[in-house]
Amino acid sequence: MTRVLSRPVTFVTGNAKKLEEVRAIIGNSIPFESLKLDLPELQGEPEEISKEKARIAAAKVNAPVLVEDTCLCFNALNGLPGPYIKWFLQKTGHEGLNNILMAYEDKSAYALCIFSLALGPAEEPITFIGKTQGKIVPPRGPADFGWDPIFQPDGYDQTYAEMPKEEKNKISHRSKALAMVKSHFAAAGYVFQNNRLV
Ligand SMILES: O=c1nc[nH]c2c1ncn2[C@H]1C[C@H](O)[C@@H](COP(=O)(O)OP(=O)(O)OP(=O)(O)O)O1
Ligand SMILES: [Mg+2]
Repeated sequence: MTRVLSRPVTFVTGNAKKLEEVRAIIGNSIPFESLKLDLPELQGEPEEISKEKARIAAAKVNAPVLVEDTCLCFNALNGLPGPYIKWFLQKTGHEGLNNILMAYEDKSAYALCIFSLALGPAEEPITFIGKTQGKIVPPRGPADFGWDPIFQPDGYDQTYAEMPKEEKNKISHRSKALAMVKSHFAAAGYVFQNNRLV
């Protein structure tokens, strides 16, 4: 069934680095625009936070929107900081995040990326989750994107920050979630006209 929409998909984020990765991973597979907006974020379970972000974004933009919320979850802390990683990072830094785990043997962690697509303001958002397992290590590599220097994915001896971008984008939480977003677009039968979702 073909779904007819009048506007392109707008990826809404306040984070330029996220946008860079999303652009690189999506390439030309989904025509999209971007909008820099810092959306309010609820407290709660990651999937609900992401969905609510999409509802707020769709109401503001009045068009199909794509948003994502990223979590960094420590197994020793039963998944915290999780969605609150942004504030932990801001207040305690890479060193503080390592120090928190000094109390525990278990340094394992996972990165979660939850995309939510809302086709319009009145529509229930659909979510796509990507997860990459790894561990928390003392910072290594360029510190230009969040917690990348302290996250070392399983099976690699480099942190996300040390990896070439293409390498991170092959295995990251974000790329896994976006692979599902792409499949959804491929299967959903959305029609694009003039490079727009009709
Ligand atoms: O791949 C990543 N590698 C390292 N750090 C990352 C990554 N992805 C997000 N981050 C950081 C940004 C923020 O400190 C927190 C997520 O919070 P989150 O609310 O999802 O991001 P944000 O507020 O920066 O942008 P947005 O406007 O899309 O909500 O983790
Ligand atoms: Mg945010």
